[in-house]
Amino acid sequence: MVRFSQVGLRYPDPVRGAAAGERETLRDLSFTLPQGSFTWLTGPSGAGKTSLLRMMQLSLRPTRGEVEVLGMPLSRARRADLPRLRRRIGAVFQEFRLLPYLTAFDNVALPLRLAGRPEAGLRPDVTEMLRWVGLDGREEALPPQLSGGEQQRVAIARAVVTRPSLLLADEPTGNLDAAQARRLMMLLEEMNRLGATVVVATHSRDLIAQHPGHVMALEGGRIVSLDPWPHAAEAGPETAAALLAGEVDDGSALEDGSGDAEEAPGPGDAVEAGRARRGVWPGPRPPEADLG
Ligand SMILES: Nc1ncnc2c1ncn2[C@@H]1O[C@H](COP(=O)(O)OP(=O)(O)OP(=O)(O)O)[C@@H](O)[C@H]1O
Repeated sequence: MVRFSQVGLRYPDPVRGAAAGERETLRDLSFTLPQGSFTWLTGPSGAGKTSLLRMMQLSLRPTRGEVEVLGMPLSRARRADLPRLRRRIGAVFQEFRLLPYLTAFDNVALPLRLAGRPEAGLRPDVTEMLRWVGLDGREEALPPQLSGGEQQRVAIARAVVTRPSLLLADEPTGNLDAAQARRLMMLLEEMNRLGATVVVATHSRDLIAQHPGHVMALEGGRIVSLDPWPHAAEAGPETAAALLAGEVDDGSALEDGSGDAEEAPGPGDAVEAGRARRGVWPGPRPPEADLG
């Protein structure tokens, strides 16, 4: 779940610092995205889409108001809480931030290694994920040896391989051809059906028309329209099943201090097993090790 209450964001002036009187980039943002929801974020260039995604990713703090991500109000988060919270967020931004001296395989494996996944267990997941984004055979390539679209697909694989609870994507189809874009959308929708909250920023009306979802439109840093949300349990039987299985985070896990409770295997695994039988990538299994 992502909740913004009266949020404003003002970038510091590079010369004068956080000068009073500077215009806010984001203003008066108040909304709730239920866990398991899919939201298109749209609006003209400069409207603030990337800035909003960066706040959801916890890389930008609001100047005012409250941001709550995956059950954690940031005003109450301790510094030590943030790395664990960030590990539950997958993000693909327009600059891919791949490590140029690591192979495609190692870039995708990195978040699993950081989370303490044993080496023996991660290879099949990373290989499968690279196959899913059409990069089988390119595992050993370094980012500078890959095209822009291939690098974007490595970044997508890296964002998704941990099966994050919150998945953020900024123009994720920008460098992809039509077939790859369709495959990526299948992947995002699949992650969403498995319980992730997904937010995708795009200028593409075609993309939104082909994959109807809830739309948040920004203009000049304000929300100019936001579709109302159905209750999470009405979002679909599989989302509801995942909710009941505790696979989907309702925010309580972090609040009561049992931060990794949602990682425990449960009846939701049956949903995933069904997907695996149908050839749908179900994501790696939850890590055995505690992420904290
Ligand atoms: N680091 C920064 N420092 C100062 N201003 C910034 C910074 N990043 C973005 N801005 C400003 O914030 C505003 C919103 O930018 P943002 O990138 O969030 O918009 P956007 O809707 O994602 O645009 P686009 O569709 O072109 O990617 C712009 O006016 C931009 O100049």
